[in-house]
Parts: sequence; C-alpha cells; structure tokens
Amino acid sequence: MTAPPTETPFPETEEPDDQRTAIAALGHELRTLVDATVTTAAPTEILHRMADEVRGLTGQLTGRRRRRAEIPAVDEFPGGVRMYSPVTGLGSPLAPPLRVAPDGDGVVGHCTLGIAHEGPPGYVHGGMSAMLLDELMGWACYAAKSPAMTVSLGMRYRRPVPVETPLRVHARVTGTEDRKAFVTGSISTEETPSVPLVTADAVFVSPGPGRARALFPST
Ligand SMILES: CCCCCCCCCCCCCCCC(=O)SCCNC(=O)CCNC(=O)[C@H](O)C(C)(C)COP(=O)(O)OP(=O)(O)OC[C@H]1O[C@@H](n2cnc3c(N)ncnc32)[C@H](O)[C@@H]1OP(=O)(O)O
Repeated sequence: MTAPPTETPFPETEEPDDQRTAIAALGHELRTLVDATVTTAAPTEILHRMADEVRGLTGQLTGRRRRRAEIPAVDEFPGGVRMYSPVTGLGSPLAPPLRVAPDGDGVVGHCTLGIAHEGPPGYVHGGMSAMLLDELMGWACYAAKSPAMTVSLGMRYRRPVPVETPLRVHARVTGTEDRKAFVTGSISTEETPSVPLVTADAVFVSPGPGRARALFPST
C-alpha cells in the first residue's frame, strides 16, 4: 500500500527553466505510457503488476504545486507557456501536445493525435477536434491582442480526421465588435493542407475588467 502524498512543497529555489525541462520530460514519458496503455496486448498478470507499479510512482509525486485557479510559477498567463494545458502543455499527459506558431494574420498549430484520442476506429474523436480548434482560436484572439474566452463554438465535421497522422490546425480572427471576436478555424492533414477535414466558427468575449479579476484572481 502506497503512502498518500504529503504536503511537502516543491523546492522554491529551483530555476523555472529547469522545472519546465523536468516537467516536459515527465509529460513526454506519461504520454508514451498512455499510448502504450491503450495499444498493449500484454497479459492480465502484467497489467495488474503495472497498476501496482504505477500506483507506487504516483505516490512519489508528493506535495501540491498549486491550488485551484492558482497559476503555476512555471507558466506565463495569459498567452504564454502553460505547462499543464490539456492541449499545448508539454507537462500534460492529456495534451497531444499542440505546437503553436504565428501564421500570417492568424495562428497555426501542429500535432499528431494517437489511439488514445480515437473516436471511430482509426479516426479522431470529434471532441478532440473541438478542443484543438477551441484552443487555437483562443490563441488567435490572443495574437490579435484581445485575450478572450469562448462563448460559442460551432463545428462542422466534413471528413474524419485520421489518428497517427501529422495534422495542421489553423485559426484567425475575422472580425471584432467591442469585446467580441469572431474567429474561424480548420483542421487538415499536413500532407493535404488545402482540404479542410473539420471547420469551426466561434465567438470569443474578453471579460470586462471586473469580471476578469473575479475569474482570474491570481493575475
Ligand atoms: C485576462 C483575461 C484573459 C482570459 C483569456 C486567456 C486566453 C489565453 C489563451 C489560451 C487559449 C485557451 C482557449 C480556450 C478557450 C476556453 O476554453 S475558454 C473556457 C470556455 N468558456 C467559458 O467558460 C466562458 C464562460 N462565459 C463567461 O464566463 C462570460 O460569458 C464571459 C466570457 C466572462 C463574458 O462575460 P461578460 O464580461 O459579463 O460579458 P457579457 O456582458 O455577458 O457579454 C459581452 C458581449 O458578448 C455577447 N455574448 C455573450 N455570450 C454570447 C454568445 N454565446 N454568442 C454571441 N454573443 C455572446 C453579449 O451579448 C455581449 O454583447 P453586447 O450585448 O455587448 O453586444
């Protein structure tokens, strides 16, 4: 039986870059483990042994890095590094992770989704496509200097998105009206970027200053 995590904090003297490197290395190994977990044909006995060993490893992640709504010291919010983002976070076992860069008047993201992100056999779960687009459209707002939150998101699934295939996600702000931004996005394969598999239209709203302070008290 593994002891429960203690409340010992991570050492505060560590350099953020060193922490980010370590967090990213652990994130990479965990993503590899997730992929192996959903594709393995290992016998039951090995699965039971692995469950015990993973429980032991989890017990070593002692301390508590942050409370709810607290921004980790290794992050830059808004618009910068988010180590534990479920979409871009190098430290997240859930993230593909999506790599984002400016692209003309918008932003582009690159990633490959695995079997862990599967919906129909061989193809990406529609919720994953929505998550990629929602995130990247948020980045497009930030790139257009209006950090904002999604208030509506419309998806059109035109063709299934293959797993284990390099993908290209694109987003740009098409117009603004006061605190509202109208944003479009698409997903295609890297091999055939001119054929959109999924497209999205969204409205994002920048919270007013009072609302932003209430929502994000740590900023
Ligand atoms: C410092 C802050 C930075 C924060 C940003 C950081 C981003 C760093 C990049 C990371 C990228 C991550 C990208 C992931 C994106 C998410 O996942 S965000 C999470 C999902 N979204 C949410 O949880 C949002 C929930 N909604 C809310 O909390 C509130 O609606 C908001 C967004 C705070 C706005 O509230 P508010 O400031 O009180 O604004 P409100 O007066 O209600 O509406 C403003 C205008 O928008 C319109 N509107 C509201 N809803 C809608 C709608 N559904 N459709 C059309 N128009 C609407 C209103 O009609 C109003 O228009 P006018 O009447 O003025 O013409």
